[in-house]
This record gives sequence, C-alpha cells and structure tokens, in this order.
Amino acid sequence: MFREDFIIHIFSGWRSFLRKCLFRVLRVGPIPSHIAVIMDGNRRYAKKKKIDDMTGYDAGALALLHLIIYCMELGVKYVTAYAFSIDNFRRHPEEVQKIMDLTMESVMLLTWISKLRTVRVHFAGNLQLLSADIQVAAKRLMESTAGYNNFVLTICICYTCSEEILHAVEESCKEKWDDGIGIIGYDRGNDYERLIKVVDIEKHMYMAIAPEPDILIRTGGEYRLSNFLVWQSSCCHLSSLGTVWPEFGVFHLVWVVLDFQQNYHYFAKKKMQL
Ligand SMILES: CC(C)=CCC/C(C)=C/CC/C(C)=C/COP(=O)(O)OP(=O)(O)O
Repeated sequence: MFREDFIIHIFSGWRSFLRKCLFRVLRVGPIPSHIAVIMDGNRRYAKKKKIDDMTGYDAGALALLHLIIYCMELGVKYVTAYAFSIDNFRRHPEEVQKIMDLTMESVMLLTWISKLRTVRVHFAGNLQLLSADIQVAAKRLMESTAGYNNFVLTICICYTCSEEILHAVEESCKEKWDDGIGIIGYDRGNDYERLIKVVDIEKHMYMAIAPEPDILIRTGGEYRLSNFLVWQSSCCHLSSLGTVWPEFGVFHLVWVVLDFQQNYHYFAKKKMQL
C-alpha cells in the first residue's frame, strides 16, 4: 500500500498550490503546536467500501501520512497518533497481526520520510509488548532521528494513559529511592510535604517529549478518550468528527483548526490559570 510516489503526488500540482493558499489564510490566526488523533472508524470504512478490514487499516495509515504532511505545511510542530492501545490486544489475533505488520511497514516508510524531511519519530507506550523485530526497528528509528527537532511525530503503540501513569510513578519512586530521599511524604504541622511531585511524574511520562496537545481529534463519531492522553488533555480543544478515519482529509483539518481558533482565547486563558 505504501508507494513512495504518494509523497510526490501530495506535494505536486494544483492540489498542493490550493492547500498552501488555504494554509496561508489559516495562519493569520493562532496555529496549534500539537495535534493528537484517535484514528477511529477504519473497520467501518472497510465495511462501507466493501473491502476487507485489513485494507481499511491500510487506508487509515495512508490518511495518517497525509495528516503528517499537511501539519508540516501548516506549521504544526507535533503530531501524536493513537495507533494501538494495550486493550487492542483483545482483538482477533489476525487483526492484531495485521496492525503489527502495518507498524513494521510504517517504520520502514518513516525511516525514509524522517531523513527526507528531518522528522523526529518517537514511539510512546510499553514497547516491551511488541515483538522483538518491531522493538529493534522502532528503537533504531527513534535513535537515528533523536537529533531532529523540525517536526516530532509520536506513535502511541501498546499505549494506555493508565499504563503510562503507572510507569511514570514507578520510575519516579525508583529515582527518589535511589537518591536516598524516600517516597512517602511527611506532615509538617499544617501542611503535608509530598516527596513525589507532579513534575517528577511528568518527567517520566512516555509523552514527556511533547508539550500537551492543543487539539485532540477523534474520528468515527465517538466522544470518548479511550485511555488516550487523559493526563495531558485537561486543557485541550476536543474535536469529535463523524467522518471515519481513512476519509479524514485536508478540509477536516482546516475545519478543526478554525474551530480551535474560535475558542483560542478561552483555552489560552485556561492554561494560564492552571
Ligand atoms: C503508523 C501506524 C502504526 C499506523 C497504524 C494505522 C492505523 C490506522 C491504526 C489504527 C488502529 C486502530 C485500532 C484504530 C481503531 O479503528 P477501528 O478498527 O476500531 O475502527 P471501527 O471503529 O470502525 O471498528
């Protein structure tokens, strides 16, 4: 499904020209620095198009690549995508295998794109749950792109926010313990002094690499976070779209950014109050 000529197709011709004009107008307003997406509706798309579920996922991966390119052109620096939740391991083994194969294919393609466009690629989640070959390929890609800071793509894989928090709490405890500080807070008369602080936890989150998202998009018409960036999304603009993920395109992105811009002052104020 991944043909390198799709990049040439997307960058060239009148489509690219129109997109750039549209983005120039959009840039008159504030541009989000971080967009996160829950790519829901791949199987529904497959059903609608009367194709098999696996081809639906292929189309979903292609939609993600398009989003990455649009965001680069628009000036959004961080994109985070929920590719596979730990709960997704409960799906049919054949389906899990297909998403894993797609992950491996994506790693290969991203290796190529990251060099071409200096993209930093980060995988967030409990990577130990991945097969050894994907772990090696993912770690190699993360290491080889660690020096880039032009654009940061985070793929959340084997991820849930509860697992991320558990991991971060565990790491913070280990750190304090190793430093001989201890982990239990103590009473100082009227106030309680915590030894593990929010900053300690945040330092060890899988998502520590990126600022909190400004916009969280969920496609497929659902209004749930499904354990995605729950910690990080307290002040972000939530956008639920009825469209299924493989059909997400440039006009959906423009719509969401316009909606964000309309509410920008409210969100900026909220962030300052926290
Ligand atoms: C880079 C990379 C690894 C890309 C992954 C590609 C991709 C689109 C993954 C989506 C995975 C997923 C479980 C989506 C939920 O849709 P669903 O299957 O639950 O759809 P439904 O709501 O129609 O059932």
